[in-house]
Amino acid sequence: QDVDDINVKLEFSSRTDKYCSRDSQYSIFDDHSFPPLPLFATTSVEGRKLQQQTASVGFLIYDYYQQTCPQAERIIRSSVRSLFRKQPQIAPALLRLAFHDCFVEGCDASVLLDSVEGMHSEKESPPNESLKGFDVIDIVKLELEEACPGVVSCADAVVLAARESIVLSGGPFYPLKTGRRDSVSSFAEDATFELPSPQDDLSKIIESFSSKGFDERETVSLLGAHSTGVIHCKFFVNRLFNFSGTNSSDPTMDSEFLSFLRSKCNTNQASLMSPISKSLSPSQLISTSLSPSSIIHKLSSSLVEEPAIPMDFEGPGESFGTLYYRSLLQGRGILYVDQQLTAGEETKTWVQAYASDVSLFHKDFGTTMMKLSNLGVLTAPMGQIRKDCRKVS
Ligand code: HEM
Repeated sequence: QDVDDINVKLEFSSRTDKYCSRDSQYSIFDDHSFPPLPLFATTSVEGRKLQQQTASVGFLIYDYYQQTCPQAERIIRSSVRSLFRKQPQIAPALLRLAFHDCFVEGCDASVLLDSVEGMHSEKESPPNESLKGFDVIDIVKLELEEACPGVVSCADAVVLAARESIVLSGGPFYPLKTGRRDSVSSFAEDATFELPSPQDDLSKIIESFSSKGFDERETVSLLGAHSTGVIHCKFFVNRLFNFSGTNSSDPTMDSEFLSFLRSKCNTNQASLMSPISKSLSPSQLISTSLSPSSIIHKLSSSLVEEPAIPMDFEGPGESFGTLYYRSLLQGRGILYVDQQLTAGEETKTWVQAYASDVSLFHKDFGTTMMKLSNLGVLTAPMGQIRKDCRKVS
């Protein structure tokens, strides 16, 4: 029987009872009704993944670690929660990290690997330059290894930590299967070419997401992740001062918003073009005997960076509400790519729908995050369980 077939059947048989894992304490979607479930066919992209699918005999299931590490999901949850209490910025960082992992060769923790001779890591590729959260995953993984050595994959840790982050930020809970395994390589070139750019126009965005199996509705809902976290000025400064080489601003921008962004980003323009400081190196974290509190201290200093705009810029507490979509309708998208969602008929319809219906947004976002979290996964006997997420075991 085909593996995808089994996955699909499991998906439907489990939707009525086990929509969340055994020790979960959350409500699922706001009104406890289930969104239509997508078919989680493993992405059938050429090469590695095709081989992966035909060779794989395993598949994802709910509560995969029930026998081998029953406390795994609880450890991830409490670890993310305790770090979040000290550093709320880790939540958006972990969400973005999951997107950047899953979008490139699937959710296989390939983005976490450090470069070694002969393998250039995804994390060093230009679109990942400002990616954060590696050190948070290191901490979570240390705790997992302490409880259940060599059992829980980094790939599962990434998607589960992202889900926790979404809940902590006011977004929806969604059920996640586990049993992902870690890749033995990282794909820097794919990351460079496959991750979308903040300057992409609508047709590129649609093409890019549809190449991973997402339709326009799903794409618009996923971009709703941009209602949390921060965006550094360097990613949109061209829109403020020199849009498309015009020496002027992007004409689609609301003028009051333009002045606001200019006032926040009008520092030394050259400095906005320099790379953003990186997060902690593995040697600073893993191989030291830092106490958890000093790790947190270091995390905080690694997160202090260049001028940036909070995405809930009208004030804290609006994450995962309707503000992001309402702003787009007012010409107040921060990134060009965000604003482009209002440039197409269908995408604009979804922007309007989410702008006025937070439950619909939460349902669609949760459902699409489930789909994202199942992209191109490696299951046994493919891949491995890394002990240190930064290194192949
Ligand atoms: C067209 C697609 C996308 C593009 C071009 C894009 C680009 C960006 C850029 C340039 C930033 C600012 C990074 C910084 O200032 O350091 C950002 C932040 C962020 N992105 Fe996206 N993104 C896209 C889609 C997504 C998706 C699908 C998700 C999640 C499902 C996501 C989650 C986030 C989050 C949470 C942040 C804030 C990170 C933080 O505060 O640490 N993005 N994105």
